[in-house]
Amino acid sequence: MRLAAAANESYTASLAVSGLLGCHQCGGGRGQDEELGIRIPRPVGHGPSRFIPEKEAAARHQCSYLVNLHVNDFLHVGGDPKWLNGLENAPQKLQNLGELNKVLAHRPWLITKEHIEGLLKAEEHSWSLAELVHAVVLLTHYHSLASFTFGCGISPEIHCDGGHTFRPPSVSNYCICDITNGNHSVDDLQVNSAGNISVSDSFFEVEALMEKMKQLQECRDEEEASQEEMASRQLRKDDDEATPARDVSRHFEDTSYGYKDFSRHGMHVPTFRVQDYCWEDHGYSLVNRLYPDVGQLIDEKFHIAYNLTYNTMAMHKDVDTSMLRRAIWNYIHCMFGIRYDDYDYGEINQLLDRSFKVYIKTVVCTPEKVTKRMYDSFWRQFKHSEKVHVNLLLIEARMQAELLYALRAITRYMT
Ligand SMILES: CC(C)C[C@H](N)C(=O)O
Repeated sequence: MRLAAAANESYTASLAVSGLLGCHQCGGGRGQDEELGIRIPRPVGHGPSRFIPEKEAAARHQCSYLVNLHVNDFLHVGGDPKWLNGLENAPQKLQNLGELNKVLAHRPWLITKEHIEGLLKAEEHSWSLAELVHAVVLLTHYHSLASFTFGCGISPEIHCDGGHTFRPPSVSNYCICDITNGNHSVDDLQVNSAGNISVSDSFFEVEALMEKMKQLQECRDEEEASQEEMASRQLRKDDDEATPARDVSRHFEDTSYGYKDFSRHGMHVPTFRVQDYCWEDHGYSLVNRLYPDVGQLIDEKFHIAYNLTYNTMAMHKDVDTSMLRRAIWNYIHCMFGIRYDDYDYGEINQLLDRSFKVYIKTVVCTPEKVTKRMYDSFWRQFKHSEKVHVNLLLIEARMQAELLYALRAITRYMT
């Protein structure tokens, strides 16, 4: 792919340059630059991710590159640099999108057909329906991209804001790039070896999770075998329908994360029932009608992310992980107030532990607050590639949630 290739080139180039400068890892440490009186910028971190060791992170260039590409392309095609100074410098028509963008990014459940009407009926600054759908797709795409960037700790390129430092590169017996990168000095390693318990703890975490999945599967098999049980499930489902809001909030009560945010604003926001409006039956066709082919592409993207599996769980192979992946997807939709009547939400609490929920919630709702500690604390035995896989699920579920609210509001406006 063009983007990936270009990203690799620029990344290789920056490594080549840093290789000339000293520290074989970050390029710092020689001092000749100071002797010449030139301040040479050094990368703040090493490799494309602050969370993932460089040797494991090749696929992540694309993301930080895309952000640069977006600004650079804008300027290349003759875009007015003033627009980049703030929305108030952009044309009124674009400024009008600001409110929708804000609500979409932070509280999409508050989007109403009035938001849509305001954009479509703004006299000479009006958006057409097709333009608006196009804009919504772009906005939601970039919100999700931000989640991925922060969720994987993608570092800015050396020539971008925050991507370099002029600080002296060496601190005691290791380079500054090691500190930001999570590589450890001898002292740190001693601390770690004293903390062996945590390694075995994390081993048992995987075993416990596998055991829970097995139990849930067994329960499910039994349920499916019993007609009587099927009938009582239907009864339970009916009960759930009677009190949807309370049921959803139940899964977020232990911390300040999650559903509390959804209901905090003192107004009653009804649960979004997928049975009434879903991507497959409604959103997809609306997008396709107004923005031909793109509905299809987004649909494929959702399917790929949702169904992707390597059938692994940390060191275990040949595992059916569909239950776990579904729990992750539904947990995210749950945070946005989106509910599936045919799903037993108890599974979420059984399969996702607190540190994992904290990470998911932060990546999806406030991605800028994700820390390396959060990234490291969940699923400690899992591979980095599996955590990146989690991020793919998170960002697609987030994008679909935002799209569902925006498209439903458009549908309501149209009917
Ligand atoms: C997100 C993880 C549960 C993914 C798992 N390693 C799989 O391939 O299915």
